[in-house]
Amino acid sequence: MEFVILSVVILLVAVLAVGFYLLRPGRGSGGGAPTDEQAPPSASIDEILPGGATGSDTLEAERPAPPPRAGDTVVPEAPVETPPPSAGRLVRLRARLARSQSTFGRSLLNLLSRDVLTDDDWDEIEDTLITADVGVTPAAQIVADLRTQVKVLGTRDLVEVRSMLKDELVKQIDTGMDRTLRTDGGGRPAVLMVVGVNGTGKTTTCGKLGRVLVGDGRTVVLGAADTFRAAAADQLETWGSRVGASVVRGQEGTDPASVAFDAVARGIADSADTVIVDTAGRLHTKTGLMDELGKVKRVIEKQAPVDEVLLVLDATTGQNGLRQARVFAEAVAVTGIVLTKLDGTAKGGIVIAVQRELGVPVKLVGLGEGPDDLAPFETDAFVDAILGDA
Ligand SMILES: Nc1nc2c(ncn2[C@@H]2O[C@H](COP(=O)(O)OP(=O)(O)OP(=O)(O)O)[C@@H](O)[C@H]2O)c(=O)[nH]1
Repeated sequence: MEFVILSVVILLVAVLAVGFYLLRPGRGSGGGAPTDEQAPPSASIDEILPGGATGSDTLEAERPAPPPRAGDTVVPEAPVETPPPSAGRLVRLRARLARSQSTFGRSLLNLLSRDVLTDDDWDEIEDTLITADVGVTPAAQIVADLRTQVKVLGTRDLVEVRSMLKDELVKQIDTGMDRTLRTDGGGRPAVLMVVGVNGTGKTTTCGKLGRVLVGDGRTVVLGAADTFRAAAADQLETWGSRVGASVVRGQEGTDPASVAFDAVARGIADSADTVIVDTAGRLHTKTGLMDELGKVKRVIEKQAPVDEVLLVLDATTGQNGLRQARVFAEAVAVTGIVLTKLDGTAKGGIVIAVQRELGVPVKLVGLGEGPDDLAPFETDAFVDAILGDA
């Protein structure tokens, strides 16, 4: 009996040992690669990883991205915003010109509505225009024209005065200059260079302009050629990522011309509609830095013409802004002016003075720090905003 029990136990142990050997994980035939029969069916991987991704794809995606190198395009992170189109923005932002309206438009309307206008009143009108940065010569012209019209009109009500003043300001601002922003290169990316002194709002303008163009249905590459200030490139990256625009940047201190070159090359490779190149802020009194701007432009032009050189001027800086404008225009052919910070000044008359000084139109105006506070300049809407409702 004992012999039978012992035999059954030995048999059971032997069966278990063979079973364990056969079922142990990783056993292959002859120790080589697994056979088709033993390999897990690929359909189950597809089911586990949506979109049919493989396991290695997943591992790849989970690996942290390497830091960007010079000239790398930074791929924007989702979700991207859809900015509003640019049409009619100045009308929507008219309230931002409130300070200009109260100190400039309203004072002029009140003065001109007086029943009798003495020489002192006319002097006060001229002073109001000059204080609003219209410039001495245009102010004298406006006063001469208004004097004639007041004589012809005789008694006048507020509506007539407003219409008279509006016509006069529109005449001074709209001198037949083309304000169209050249953002269509006709089969190649249009290239826009943004220049100006420190802190006028160049980087902010590049970002806002990128949004304007994306909102109008264009594809945009931003070039961070302000390589003096690392924060400027970071700033631009943030602007770009919000609207899905690629940003090309270099290491701090890289030759700005080479970053500008790379940005345009990227725009061509990606068939982008527009490349916007931000440049470092530079004092107009530093000759070397001003010469550098010419170099950046020449290097870009090895690949594509520069369609616009936009000079960014801080509207609050008055006569100093005009001096800057003169020097920049000598260094590089400025094709358009961006007047920023018009929301914070009573000196809306700078529009007249700067256009007259450079013979170049104001194409865009900055009316706040918000992302969509940049508007294409429209004379009618601007003058209406300054004068307020009659
Ligand atoms: N209120 C107001 N602030 C503005 C406007 N445009 C720009 N700014 C502000 O101006 C400051 C300077 O703007 P940036 O874009 O950094 O100026 P930048 O010219 O690139 O400066 P640098 O690179 O140092 O030359 C920021 O605080 C902007 O938010 C505007 O239209 N209105």
